[in-house]
Parts: sequence; C-alpha cells; structure tokens
Amino acid sequence: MSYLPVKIAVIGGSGLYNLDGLELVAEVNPDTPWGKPSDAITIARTQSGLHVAFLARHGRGHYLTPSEVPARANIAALKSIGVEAIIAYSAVGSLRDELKPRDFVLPTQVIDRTKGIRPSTFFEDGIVAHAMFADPFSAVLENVIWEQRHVMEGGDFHRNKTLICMEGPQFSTRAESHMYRSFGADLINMSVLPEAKLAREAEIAYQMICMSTDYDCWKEHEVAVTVEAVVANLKANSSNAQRLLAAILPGVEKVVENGQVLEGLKGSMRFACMTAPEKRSKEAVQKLEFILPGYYTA
Ligand SMILES: CSC[C@H]1O[C@H](OP(=O)(O)O)[C@H](O)[C@@H]1O
Ligand SMILES: Nc1ncnc2[nH]cnc12
Repeated sequence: MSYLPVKIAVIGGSGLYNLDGLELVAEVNPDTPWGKPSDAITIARTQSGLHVAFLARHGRGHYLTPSEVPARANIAALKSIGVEAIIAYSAVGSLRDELKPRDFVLPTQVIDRTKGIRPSTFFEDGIVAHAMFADPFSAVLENVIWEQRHVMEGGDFHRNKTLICMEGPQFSTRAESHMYRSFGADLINMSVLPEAKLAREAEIAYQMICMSTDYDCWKEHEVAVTVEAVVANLKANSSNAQRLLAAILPGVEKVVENGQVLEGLKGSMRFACMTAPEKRSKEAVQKLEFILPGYYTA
C-alpha cells in the first residue's frame, strides 16, 4: 500500500460526505479495538501527489446521530493509517449577530454540554491518563487555515470564538440558547466532543472549521432553527468548504512535513498516564498499542 502513511485527514460533517475534485486511490475500513469507524475511509490524491483521507462523521447518507458517532473508532482508525493532522468540518448554529449564516468560523475554545453518554476516552478499564485540553485546537493548523480565508465566496471568516457542544439530537430551547450566550459561547453544534478530546489523546493535531447555518433560537422575533434552514445553507456552504480545503492543503502538508504540527503533542501522552506500570491492565495496554504503540508496555 504505497499511499501509506496518510498524514492528513478531513472529517466531513452534515452536508459534506465526500471530497470533490480529487482522484480516489483507495478505500479502507479498519477494525479497531473500539469497533468500526462511521464509514469506510476514502484515500484521495491531490494534483500535487499528496494523499488525504476522508471520513464522513455521520456516515455517507447520514445514518448516525451525533450521540451515535463512533468517535473512538474514527480517531483510532485515522491514527492507524498514519494521520497526524485532522481538519474537521461542522455545521453550527450562531449565537452572535455578527456570525451570520454562511460565515465560516475557527473556534479556539469549547464548552462541554454533552450528557456523559458518549464514550470519550481511550484510557479506561485499568489504565488512567489525563490529557491536557486547555487549548482544544491546533494553533498551527488554525493559522494555516486563516491565511487562506480570502478564497471564501459570499461569506465572512472569523477566528477566536467559543463553541459549545450539546447532546441533541433535538435543537435547544430558547432558554438554553440564551443561557449559552450568557456563558460566552459564540457557536453551537453537537459534534466537536468527544472528537477533539480523542484526537488529543491519540496525539493528532485537530482543528474544526465551523460553517454557520442558522441563528439557533435566541432571536426573539425570528423563526427558530429547522433542519430545512440548516440544509439550505449547508448546500451553499459546501462549495466554500471544498474551495477552502483545496487552498489549505499545501500549507497543511508543509506543517506536517516539517514536524511543526506535532510540536508539544508528540510524546505528550506518555507523561499523562497515572497508572503504575505493574498496575496497568494488560488488555487495556494491548488496546492502546493500536494508537500509541510502545507507550505503556515498558
Ligand atoms: C443538521 S443540524 C445538526 C447537526 O449538524 C451538525 O453536524 P456536523 O457537526 O457533523 O456538521 C451538528 O453538530 C449536528 O450534529
Ligand atoms: N442550532 C444548532 N444547534 C446545534 N447544532 C447545530 N448545527 C447546526 N445548527 C445547529
């Protein structure tokens, strides 16, 4: 398999189920210790010969709810083919006037409002680790993406915003939407967690690109968000998403190849482990070999 390792991956969310304009090279569907990913992972080649992996978060055809997305298998499967950097797209609601539907936003912070029903760590059942998560996204990837903001057609680009992740699948009530604004959240989705946490545990650099589709339901005199409104804006957003991806790939390749993207990340999980070597469960260590080989065996 001459295309391995594939160091760059794209996770597509609602409305983004494949990559346009790239030559399809292979499809892989690895078994991981945490099960199968959402769908087969496609490997594509760019005109410059760069290999990129693509995974549809909800599966192609959108059959997994945000709570059902097998995030551990998704991240483990990507790591197993060599991924070091993930660009994750997400359709989000806007909690601020200035973040208009069809604008793109790079979040820097996350607030967790999921309900604890999503498996959210690789470290359990006899091995304990606490990953740093103060800055949930990759500043290196964020800069690469921001530099290409000029390729957007018909929408503004913003950075340094806070994304709140709710459980769903129902949208928020108006009271909740107001409360999230009072928390300081600027955007809302149902997908960034545990995906970003698991990427951190797997030592993969991760940046989400948020595509605003609606104003949720905090605007008193406007209609509340519906799937119909989200889908209409998603269609408009998807051409900007594809254009932006084509523009950022060379820069992403550069920071992957020069090692910048993994600075501060590579090796971090060795020191995050609390469990004494003799107390580590053999089964748990064995599973972790899939994503962090050699880290906990010694
Ligand atoms: C279709 S609206 C709600 C749905 O859209 C977002 O999905 P994704 O992040 O995968 O683009 C949001 O998180 C919800 O899952
Ligand atoms: N208003 C909203 N709430 C949660 N997730 C969303 N994804 C898109 N719009 C959303």
